[in-house]
Amino acid sequence: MTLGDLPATADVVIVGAGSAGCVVAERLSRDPDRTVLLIERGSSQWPTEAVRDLRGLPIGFGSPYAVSHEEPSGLAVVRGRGLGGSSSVNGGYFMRWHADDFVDWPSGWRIDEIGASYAELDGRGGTMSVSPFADDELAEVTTRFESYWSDIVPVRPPADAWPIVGLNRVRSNRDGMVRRTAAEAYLRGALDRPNLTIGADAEVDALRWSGAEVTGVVVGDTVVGAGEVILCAGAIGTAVILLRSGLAGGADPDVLAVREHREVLVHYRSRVDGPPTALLQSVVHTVDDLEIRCYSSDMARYIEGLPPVGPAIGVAVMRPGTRGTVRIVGGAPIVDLGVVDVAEAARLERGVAAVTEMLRSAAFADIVESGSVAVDPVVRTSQHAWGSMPMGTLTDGLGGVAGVRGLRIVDGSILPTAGRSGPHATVMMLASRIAAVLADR
Ligand SMILES: Cc1cc2nc3c(=O)[nH]c(=O)nc-3n(C[C@H](O)[C@H](O)[C@H](O)COP(=O)(O)OP(=O)(O)OC[C@H]3O[C@@H](n4cnc5c(N)ncnc54)[C@H](O)[C@@H]3O)c2cc1C
Repeated sequence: MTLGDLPATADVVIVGAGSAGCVVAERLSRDPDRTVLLIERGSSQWPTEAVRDLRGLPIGFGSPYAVSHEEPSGLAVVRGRGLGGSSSVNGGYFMRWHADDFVDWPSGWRIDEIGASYAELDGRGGTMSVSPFADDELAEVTTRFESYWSDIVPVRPPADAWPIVGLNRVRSNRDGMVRRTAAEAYLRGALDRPNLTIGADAEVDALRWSGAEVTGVVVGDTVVGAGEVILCAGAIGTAVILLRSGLAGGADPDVLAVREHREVLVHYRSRVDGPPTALLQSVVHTVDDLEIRCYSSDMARYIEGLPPVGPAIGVAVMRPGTRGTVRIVGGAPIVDLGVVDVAEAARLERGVAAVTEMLRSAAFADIVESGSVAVDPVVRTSQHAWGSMPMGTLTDGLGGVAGVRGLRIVDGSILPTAGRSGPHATVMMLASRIAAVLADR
């Protein structure tokens, strides 16, 4: 591997060293006869163990590991940057989607194959070192949360990999309390491959194309030629590159849709102050597609610069998810993750009522200050943004872009449906499966 000057050409140019890009770069560079260039806008510095500590999310103002877009509402939409991308900064919740979340995926995505690809990541000895949080690692509020819900809904045995409608102990990608990133799991072991080059601190502005064929990428004043370009820049980064290149492909060439899981927080003041632990260790998935998230403490404990507002339980609508937009105005991306519709708002309200009842119940009386439970009026984001180039419509079942040769998208952009768990495990599963097919071609 060399860091630094970009080569003039590569057989495959991969844009983005995030959750998906690291998987694709490793798999395609196993063949020594294929030259692979992985371009990343973030730094070549590997995130240290302190950065990857699960007891913090390194996304505060000015973080070198994150990029923030401001929604018109004023809310921040954050994405990871650097080696590992969002896998270096996320909550470390690594849950499969429910098996029936895949029923509307394009043909070629059979559930047994999906399960096998997940298992390579989260199974025993899997690449992402996934394990459920143990009982003695739980925050006090999480222990109460699990005890409360286990009387009401079914409970998934923590070792089971597939989530259920009911109580789900979170499975996390980690080595102890250190986040295991896609870069650690996939890139580190491939660094000495002479056919893999990592060009960090390099931002792809646009694609070079002529006729209906993409022939390379434009990075500042430099053009790098490519046999194939694989965009792994994330649902927003990839959308920005396509829009800037005039290759968005939807009904309106200036806009791409993007999906999100909106969330409402129910705050309370805590009577207990336990040792810091991972942000999210247990969730309930409801029959009406909500995810109730038991956050371990105030977000301000996890994100530098955030004003303390007290701990909270989150309620997020997981399906169908909002529909927002990414567009370019004056050369800069404008991201709006969309608003919940009337039906989603009604479901959120039911979830919030259930959480309020829980926090005011006798089971929580000795850890929640009386009279302190309050619903945050702002509908927030889960930082999940996905689905800007969905498979089955704007891309095919392997991320190929309809009507364009030499271009493929393999990242959260191509998730074609909403899942009832967070997207991280599924983005990596998808990258692993597509890369395996491409490698054998
Ligand atoms: C703060 C936060 C917390 C989250 N928590 C969770 C969680 O706990 N569980 C969960 O399931 N999901 C979580 N997510 C979502 C999950 O991390 C993402 O869905 C997933 O990592 C997306 O992977 P990706 O490969 O599509 O994109 P990313 O991992 O974001 O990778 C994209 C990469 O492309 C690079 N890039 C972008 N544009 C360019 C360009 N023009 N040129 C060069 N490089 C470029 C970026 O710097 C980045 O490294 C979280 C996300 C965030 C931001």
